[in-house]
Order: sequence, then structure tokens, then C-alpha cells
Amino acid sequence: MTPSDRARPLDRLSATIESRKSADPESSWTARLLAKGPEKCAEKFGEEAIEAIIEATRGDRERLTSEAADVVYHLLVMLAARDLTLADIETELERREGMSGLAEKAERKE
Ligand SMILES: N=c1c2ncn([C@@H]3O[C@H](COP(=O)(O)OP(=O)(O)OP(=O)(O)O)[C@@H](O)[C@H]3O)c2ncn1[C@@H]1O[C@H](COP(=O)(O)O)[C@@H](O)[C@H]1O
Repeated sequence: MTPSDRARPLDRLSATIESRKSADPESSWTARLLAKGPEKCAEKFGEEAIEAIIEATRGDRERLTSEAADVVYHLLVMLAARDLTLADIETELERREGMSGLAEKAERKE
């Protein structure tokens, strides 16, 4: 087992998406999507998000799980199209750790 096999699924997916920046669009869906540009990647993310919203509203947990996986994948592709990685988002999430959403909202209103 290589170190990357032991990485968390999200880290592996993030690394795969990064590697697809230089892959052949004929052999990779990710490479094809990235080749269409950041706007198309964003549009695709929006479509997948709407599909997840529909399943969340319906309450079918299995279908929501599947749609949520699509959302996460397309979020990472959209970020990659703008040269952002999962690590960048983790840094931002860590920065927010310990800060209540309510406290943050109150600060913004001051
Ligand atoms: N997680 C995903 C993943 N989730 C969704 N998709 C693709 O995203 C596409 C979504 O396109 P569409 O909206 O056209 O398809 P749809 O959602 O069925 O919708 P409609 O056809 O109904 O409109 C499909 O082709 C899915 O296969 C994904 N493609 C790739 N990955 C991951 O990325 C890796 C690299 O994939 P390649 O770049 O293709 O090698 C894979 O090994 C996976 O780990």
C-alpha cells in the first residue's frame, strides 16, 4: 500500500483531480470538464447542488448520499479550475474553528 492509498478519500480525490489538469480530455471526465474552463465547472457544480437540494427535500437518504458525492466531486473540480485545493479550504475551516457562527454574524453587523 502506497502512502497515497492510506490518505483519506477526499485527499485522494483532490490529488486525482489535480493530476487531471494535465490529462487527456479523451480519457478523463475531469480533464474534459477542466478543459471547458472555470465557468463551465461552476455551472456543473450548480447543477449538481440543485440535484442534491431536490433529494434533501424529498428525504431519500441513499439518493442524497449519491448526489452529495457528486456535489463534493464537482466542488473540488470547480476549485481546481481556479487553482484552489482542498488544503486551502481546510486552512480556512481551521481558521474558523472555535468561532461560533452566531458570533461571526454579529461581528459582521458591527
Ligand atoms: N467522483 C467522481 C465523479 N462524480 C461524478 N462524476 C461524473 O460527472 C458526470 C456528471 O455528468 P452529467 O451531469 O452529465 O451526468 P448526470 O449527473 O448523470 O446527469 P444527466 O446525464 O442526467 O444530466 C458523470 O459523467 C459522472 O460520471 C465523476 N467523475 C469522476 N469522479 C472521480 O474522479 C476520478 C477521476 O475521474 P476521470 O477524470 O474521469 O478519470 C474518478 O476515479 C472518481 O474518483
